[in-house]
Amino acid sequence: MAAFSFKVAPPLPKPTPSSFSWTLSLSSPITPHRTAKPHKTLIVFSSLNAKPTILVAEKLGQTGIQLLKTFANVDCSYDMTTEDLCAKISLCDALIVRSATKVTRQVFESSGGRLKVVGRAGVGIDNVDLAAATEHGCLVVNAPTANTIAAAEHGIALITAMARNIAQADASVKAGKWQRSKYVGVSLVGKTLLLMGFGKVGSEVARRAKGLGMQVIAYDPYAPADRARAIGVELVSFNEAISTADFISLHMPLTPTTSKILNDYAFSKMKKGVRIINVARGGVIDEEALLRALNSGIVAQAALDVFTEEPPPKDNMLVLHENVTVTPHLGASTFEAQEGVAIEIAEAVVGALKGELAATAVNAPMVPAEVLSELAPFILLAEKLGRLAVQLVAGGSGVQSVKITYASARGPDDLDTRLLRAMIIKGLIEPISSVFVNLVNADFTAKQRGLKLAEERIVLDGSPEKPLEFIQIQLANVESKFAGALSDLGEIKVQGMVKEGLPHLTMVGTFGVDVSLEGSLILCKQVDRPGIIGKVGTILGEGNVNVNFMSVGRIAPRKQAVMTIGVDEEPDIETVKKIGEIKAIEEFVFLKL
Ligand SMILES: NC(=O)C1=CN([C@@H]2O[C@H](COP(=O)(O)OP(=O)(O)OC[C@H]3O[C@@H](n4cnc5c(N)ncnc54)[C@H](O)[C@@H]3O)[C@@H](O)[C@H]2O)C=CC1
Ligand SMILES: O=C(O)C(=O)COP(=O)(O)O
Repeated sequence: MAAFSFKVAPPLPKPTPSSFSWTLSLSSPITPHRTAKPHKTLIVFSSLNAKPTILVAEKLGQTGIQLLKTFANVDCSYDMTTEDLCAKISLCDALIVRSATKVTRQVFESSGGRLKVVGRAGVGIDNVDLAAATEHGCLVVNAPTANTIAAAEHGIALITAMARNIAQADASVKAGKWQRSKYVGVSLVGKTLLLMGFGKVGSEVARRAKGLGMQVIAYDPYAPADRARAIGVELVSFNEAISTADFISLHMPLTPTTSKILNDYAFSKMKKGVRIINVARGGVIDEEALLRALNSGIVAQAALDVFTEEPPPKDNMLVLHENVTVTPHLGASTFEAQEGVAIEIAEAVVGALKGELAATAVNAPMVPAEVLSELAPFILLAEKLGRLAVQLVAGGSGVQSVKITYASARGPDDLDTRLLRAMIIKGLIEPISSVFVNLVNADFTAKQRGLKLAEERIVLDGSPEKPLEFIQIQLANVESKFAGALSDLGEIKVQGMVKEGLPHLTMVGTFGVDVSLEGSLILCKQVDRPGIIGKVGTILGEGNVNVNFMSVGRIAPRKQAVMTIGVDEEPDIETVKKIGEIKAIEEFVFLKL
């Protein structure tokens, strides 16, 4: 028996426009067709019905492996060639690597769309092609905290070992020599240590170096001054930094800006006899320039844990240099750090595979759990409205221009719309393409498809308790298969809000409606007169279509009205034909949500 509920929607609150706007502009149009795909949620890979498979490509702590095994099939295959990795990857939902595995575009392409998460068991993600990951909708997460202390301790170990020639002296004694005057070192106390990069590792090195009596300065244009002050570190400009330091220790990520930041120019500005420590990435130093600086005496000594090419070639002149101390990328290699990193990355990868938003996402917005739980019903509303709007577009007219309006009693800075925007894009694109859209690739996919998106915030009077009052989507320059969905300006317009935790459609075109966005929807435009609702209900009942909700929005009694009917089943052709034959009905459309 079908359940009916009749409602004429209440008037909407009066909005005040605000200035917030976000625009993404591009060109080529998308053309709608009608292949509905199963509904998937946000980053969600819980569309994985079977147990997922996680490929662990480099050695990971046992506790992390055990954690992964509770959720997935785990394939630990170390020392694979690129070819081996590409061959295996199409059978894997997630991949976990450390710094040695290059996760290139070829890897994502070889995955055939199955790879959903790459976990970097450590900090630096310069070995993962982030652009390719994003384009393939693959989330990249890292483990940014568990190896900080290990890296900082290794930095201090290298500083002290270098200053006292520990490695060279050790080799000498083992070779049967006793060269006490050759290995006279330098003291650390009172010397100036420059940290290039004052993030997690840099700060921990600072604390320890101060304990050794060093003066610590840092060059990091993005570091907060209060943190530096709290540790007693002076933040200085690049030129001042490199010209005053006795020791320079690198702790910045490898990016296009930091690549070869220590080059011939930088070495030429340094104090003669400076000492260099690199526990960050080989690429932040121009290695040939360092060799020249060592040979000319500008640099007295260097201690390197990382290299541009790892492992470095056997004839690498830096490695063989008498004044250079080297370790094979051991910064993160303590038992404690590796156990910690393994747990951190296992939790992040499992969480991501379950569809949770990862706190350590590298190529997607990080959304705090409390924000996410508050936005959850609106996320669903956003997707449903997108799905609805795009299905109202007449075939062939192509969506190019989308305006999204968020109405809220909260201030413009108090609402993170990235998730909502991603879900609207998902709703707009998935019903008309074979692309899987998630938070990672939503903006990219919209851009690719030439979707021009404009976001606007309107601030309403009222309680800021709810994050949002309503979301409205307008599609401009399109024809609609349902003229009743057009606004006065000729745009397809739909609007919705969350009621009792559930997404509701509250406006179609200029008609106020009120129907829960569940199952599927029939929209009918008719002349308001007695008996129509009953007739449509009876026809649907005869066609074995269960009605879960019905609402009518009208301009005025006996004038034009839009009836929205929530249905559990898709009506067959005969039922649809019968509805069309009702005289007062001007047009109607069936929409799958
Ligand atoms: N050798 C090893 O085994 C390990 C190496 N690392 C490497 O150490 C580096 C730092 O790691 P964390 O401190 O955890 O990262 P982090 O993100 O906490 O700190 C990096 C700092 O570099 C700064 N920075 C970025 N661009 C800069 C620029 N152009 N000039 C100056 N500073 C800049 C940032 O503002 C930030 O404060 C990373 O490259 C990481 O891969 C980390 C752990 C182990
Ligand atoms: O975490 C980092 O950035 C590191 O460099 C550690 O590298 P690893 O995991 O030891 O290969």
